[in-house]
Amino acid sequence: MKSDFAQINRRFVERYERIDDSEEFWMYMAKPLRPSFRVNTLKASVEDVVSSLSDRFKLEPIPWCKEGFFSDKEVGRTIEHQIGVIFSQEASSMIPAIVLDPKPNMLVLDMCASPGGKTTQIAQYMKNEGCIVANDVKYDRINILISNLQRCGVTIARVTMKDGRFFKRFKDTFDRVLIDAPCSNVGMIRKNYRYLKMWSLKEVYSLSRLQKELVMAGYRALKPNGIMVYSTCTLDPLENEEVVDYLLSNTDAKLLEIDLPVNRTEPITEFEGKVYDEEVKKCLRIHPQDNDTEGFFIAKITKPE
Ligand SMILES: C[S@@+](CC[C@H](N)C(=O)[O-])C[C@H]1O[C@@H](n2cnc3c(N)ncnc32)[C@H](O)[C@@H]1O
Repeated sequence: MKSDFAQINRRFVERYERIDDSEEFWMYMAKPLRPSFRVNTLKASVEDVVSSLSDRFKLEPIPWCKEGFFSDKEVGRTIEHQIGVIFSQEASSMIPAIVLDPKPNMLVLDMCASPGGKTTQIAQYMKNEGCIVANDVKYDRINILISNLQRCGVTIARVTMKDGRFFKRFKDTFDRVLIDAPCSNVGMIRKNYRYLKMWSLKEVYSLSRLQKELVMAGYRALKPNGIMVYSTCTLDPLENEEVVDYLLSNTDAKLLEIDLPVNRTEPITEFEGKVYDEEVKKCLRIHPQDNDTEGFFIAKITKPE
């Protein structure tokens, strides 16, 4: 399997041999993803949706998300999906909004929001009360964000189109900040090999620089005692532990433990001669073989009073 990957992108394999070279890693990287979805509790109850779908789909609850289910087939074409009662979403990508723990009447910044999987999930946890600033820098991705918000009946989102670094001017403003950052998308290779073809180390270095700036801007905009979540669907330490280490070295940010029933891989504390703050061990690093999902990285951050 590794050799198949090497035929498509040899440099990718050389890099990831240094991150996880287990047989399971390469085996799961080559395995297609299990379809999964989340019930939109703004529109229907979990019980009602399960009873309406179970004659057409075999469903299995996702252990870490009480509204989430694995299914034996894609649900994207069902009437339930068309009318926003369910949202087709990868199982590990449901974790950042759960860790963010948004509550009704909070002010939330979703800095990199399109296509809105996590914005719609946040809105349902907030029971459509409060305000979510749903931002994305790319004009061509704003329409899909707005259409998903409408489909899911989200009425508390205010959509903005700014570079995420713009938000540094709003010091101590938001109760919650989610930075689901642009990344090298290695977790998504299981969905589409185009992400394998597109991967380059040069891009990883450039993304890492941007991610550090986004995380610094988000942290400045976070209220004291608020929660900020930094997440990516990739596994390179330069885009994950190194970004968190940068934030810890340059601010008074503190990391919080993530207590969820999710199998995980030990975070990386040393890479390419760099040693990261031991605190990064509190982050959640998920490799594809841990739960048979997309790879993901999640950090839960707070700002002392
Ligand atoms: C991983 S995707 C977000 C997925 C989304 N949170 C969801 O759950 O549906 C990252 C997003 O960041 C956006 N982005 C890239 N550079 C950005 C920047 N400088 N500021 C804000 N958003 C940016 C991209 O357009 C992309 O939509």
